[in-house]
Amino acid sequence: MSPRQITVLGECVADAFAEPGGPSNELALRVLPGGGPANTAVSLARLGTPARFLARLSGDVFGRLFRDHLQTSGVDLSSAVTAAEPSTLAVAELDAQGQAAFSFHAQNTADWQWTAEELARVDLSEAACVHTGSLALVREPGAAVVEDFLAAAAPRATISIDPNVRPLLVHPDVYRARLAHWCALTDVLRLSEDDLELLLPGTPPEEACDTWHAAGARLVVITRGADGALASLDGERIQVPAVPTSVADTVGAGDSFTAGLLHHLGARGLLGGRLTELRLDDVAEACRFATRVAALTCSVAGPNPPWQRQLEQLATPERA
Ligand SMILES: Nc1ncnc2c1ncn2[C@@H]1O[C@H](COP(=O)(O)OP(=O)(O)OP(=O)(O)O)[C@@H](O)[C@H]1O
Ligand SMILES: O=C(O)C[C@@H](O)[C@H](O)C(=O)CO
Repeated sequence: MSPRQITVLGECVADAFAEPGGPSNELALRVLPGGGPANTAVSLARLGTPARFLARLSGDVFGRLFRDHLQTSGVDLSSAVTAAEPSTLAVAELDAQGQAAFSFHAQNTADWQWTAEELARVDLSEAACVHTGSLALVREPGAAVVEDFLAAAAPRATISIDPNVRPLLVHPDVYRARLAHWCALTDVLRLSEDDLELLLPGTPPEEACDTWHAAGARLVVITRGADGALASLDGERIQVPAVPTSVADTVGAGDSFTAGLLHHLGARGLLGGRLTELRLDDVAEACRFATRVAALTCSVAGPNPPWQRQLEQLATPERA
């Protein structure tokens, strides 16, 4: 049987949400385990995909929170590294639509400082897909090492990237400078409309897809919040509507969308290489499934709220 495991590489972030404070001038913060790649790994495991997470986990209080959260969610942490540096903290401010703006406390933190020695130990023989994105791809000294790791994984595994542009932390020029190289490495590029605007300001989504196809990305999915998603497979396109839901917040929506997409493709045996067998119908079905997963994430507050009790509503390919 072909491998089903998805290896996710990237950061855990302590997402801090302000809560109404007490009688004096104080601000209470409620800290939840987040971070784009960690959210994707958790959603994959909940959906039933064997999910391994390559993380650099601090020994501090947040690092222990991440470890507990990932393990109880069923994520395989056997290849995670214990790091001496502290964890990244992101303070989230939510607007009236439940969209978060993050300010980061990420100086010299653990999650993005990969060394070649750490990644050289990773066995990829069971991985159908390697997914990464966010800070691990743009913050040096780790980013170049991560790109080498993806290049080494590419001959056997499907490569998936979510740039998750964070302009307050890393200037969009850094993402722009690396994007063509990522497209040459990647099979699946999933990003939000906000990311698109930061990367290629004023560019229509269809034109952006064609630019990224020309650079090498086979499947590009641009998620558009409440408007759903545009998927483009080598230039053949489909629009998928979002699933209407009562939104608590949209934090982690894109991360769980990616998990739904990859889970669905993996369950159909479509991951494991350059996606040459993939057809637009498969993509449409996988995106429809992904919008259902993302809607569950939006319907409860936090980066990856526990929605597994609603799993039966999703009718995953194995269960259908
Ligand atoms: N208001 C909403 N109602 C229903 N579904 C939504 C809503 N907002 C987001 N979604 C779902 O989540 C998916 C991803 O949303 P979005 O494009 O906002 O991602 P994102 O900004 O990358 O999220 P993240 O905060 O994880 O980075 C959408 O394609 C849609 O399916
Ligand atoms: O919106 C997200 O992707 C989820 C957060 O959990 C995460 O910490 C983040 O991406 C902050 O940049």
